Amino acid sequence: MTTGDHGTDGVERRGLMFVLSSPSGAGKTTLSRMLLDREPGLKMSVSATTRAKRPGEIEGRDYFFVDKSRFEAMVKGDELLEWATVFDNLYGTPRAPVEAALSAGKDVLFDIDWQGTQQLHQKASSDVVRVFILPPSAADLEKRLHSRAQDSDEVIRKRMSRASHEMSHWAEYDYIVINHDVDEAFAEVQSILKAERLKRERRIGLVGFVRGLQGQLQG
Ligand SMILES: Nc1ncnc2c1ncn2[C@@H]1O[C@H](COP(=O)(O)OP(=O)(O)OP(=O)(O)O)[C@@H](O)[C@H]1O
Ligand SMILES: Nc1nc2c(ncn2[C@@H]2O[C@H](COP(=O)(O)O)[C@@H](O)[C@H]2O)c(=O)[nH]1
Repeated sequence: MTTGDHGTDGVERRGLMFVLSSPSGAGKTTLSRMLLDREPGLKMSVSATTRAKRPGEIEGRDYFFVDKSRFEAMVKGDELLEWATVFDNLYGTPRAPVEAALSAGKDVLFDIDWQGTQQLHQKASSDVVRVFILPPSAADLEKRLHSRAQDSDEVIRKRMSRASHEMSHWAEYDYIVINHDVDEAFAEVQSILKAERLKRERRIGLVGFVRGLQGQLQG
């Protein structure tokens, strides 16, 4: 599914799909924005959803807000790489932008739930890096959902009651980050991305690079 780009060392590399999941309110959106600001070469996958727009959300930046019949047409037309029902709404990843970004040598960042992560992993396991974000405590999680001030008390109650179920999938992930302090959590997530970019099996240009070095040593 992926083609290469050149890292700072000039070695061609396959793009990767970097997934953040967590119970609602643990900090995925916050960490995603920090990553996008500081990591050139990383592109956000913007999902389609049938949920209502929150105050401050922007069409095409945060989500593509669609109605149920449009979403179903996208499913039928195989336009989504994965999709799932989350908190009574439909969410899915448009396929074309992800494939275009990977083909252009970018890495792609996903803020999706465990169901979507399973689907991506089934399709392209070696290109998917899965990171699960945990809150430091249930009280902090609830405080964060309230401090975001974008959901009604009823929606927050529903999200809190789903948190334990969401968290039960933590062991399906490659990395676990506990988001106590946002700067520390960001540093950990960024380190994971940097290390994954250096993995030998992703660096398809290494054979040629090493041959070149050997040629220099022999010549
Ligand atoms: N380490 C932290 N300490 C305190 N507040 C935090 C921390 N990380 C994130 N927050 C705040 O918690 C709230 C929820 O964070 P965010 O929206 O990033 O969560 P999320 O996991 O993306 O949630 P959702 O799944 O509902 O989209 C925001 O107001 C954010 O500023
Ligand atoms: N499987 C998918 N899950 C997605 C997608 N986009 C977002 N999500 C997840 O939904 C919940 C709720 O998000 P919110 O913005 O309403 O708070 C959260 O866990 C997201 O990660 C998607 O395309 N596919």
